[in-house]
Amino acid sequence: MQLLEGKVAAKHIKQNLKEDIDLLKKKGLVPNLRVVIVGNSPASLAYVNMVRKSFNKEGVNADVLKLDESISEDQFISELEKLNNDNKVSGILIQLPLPKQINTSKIIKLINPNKDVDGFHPLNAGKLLIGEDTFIPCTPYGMIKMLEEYDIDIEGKNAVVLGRSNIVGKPISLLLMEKNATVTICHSRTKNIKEIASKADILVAAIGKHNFVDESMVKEGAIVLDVGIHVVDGKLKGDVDFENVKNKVSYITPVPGGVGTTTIAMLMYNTVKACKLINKTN
Ligand SMILES: Nc1nc(=O)c2c([nH]1)NC[C@@H]1CN(c3ccc(C(=O)N[C@@H](CCC(=O)O)C(=O)O)cc3)C=[N+]21
Repeated sequence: MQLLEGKVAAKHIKQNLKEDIDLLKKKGLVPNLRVVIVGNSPASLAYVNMVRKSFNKEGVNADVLKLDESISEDQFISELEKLNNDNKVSGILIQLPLPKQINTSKIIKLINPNKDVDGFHPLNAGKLLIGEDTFIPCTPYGMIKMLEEYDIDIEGKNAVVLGRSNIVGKPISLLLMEKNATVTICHSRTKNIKEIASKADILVAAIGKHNFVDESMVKEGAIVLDVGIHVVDGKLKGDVDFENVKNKVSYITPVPGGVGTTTIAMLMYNTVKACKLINKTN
């Protein structure tokens, strides 16, 4: 078993970005991410601090807009409009989930598509579907970069994706298909999920259930990408029962230290891309 380490891929992604960041700086431009957080979730705040530290090291700005848990949808929209129109803000990330008085799909449609570093706006999601240049959602994009980093061939492989979310399951399925994998998507209503998963050369676990994947669900020598983030007894754990599968797989992403780390690197990539886009420069 070999670990697929997020920091190894992230290092190369950031190295490649350095030239772009320096070039922008010479033009007086600094990529600038604004993360919008509604409420006081400690996990959200911790995540944003991690993003800020990682960005600042590379000379990229990341600021937080903290809004009250009880903010109305109209007020939220007027805050978003300000960010959409602020020339100094290159990228906007609205931390999900939002409180229930705010209609998430309505809000996502109101993000300036050129600042949509998450790639969640329907215009960007549609471009991904038809294979056009766009903001690719950070988590799936990072997973592809991770496979590339470790020279893992995707073409012709059987890939099984557990989960069908707009944020991970659907986009990673499209990206794997684009790389010529044969993709099967499983979800809560799938019959024989074990049987299907255990035929996977590449298995993506993005169901949001701790320890969902055990050795009975993985093929000998499989490549396993674990997207899960769960806090169990104060420790970060994934969707895969790591100890149980580790001797059966060829490669696996650890949690922490796997997919999450590349997610942040791709967020930086998308923020630099947004800065170029909104300033109409290369
Ligand atoms: N609009 C939106 N976009 C997001 O991308 C988004 C979101 N909302 N809401 C919350 C989730 C969560 N998420 C994480 C990304 C990286 C790590 C990460 O880097 N984790 C480290 C753990 C570091 C630690 O705490 O030890 C790791 O896995 O190694 C974690 C969580 C992005 N999210």
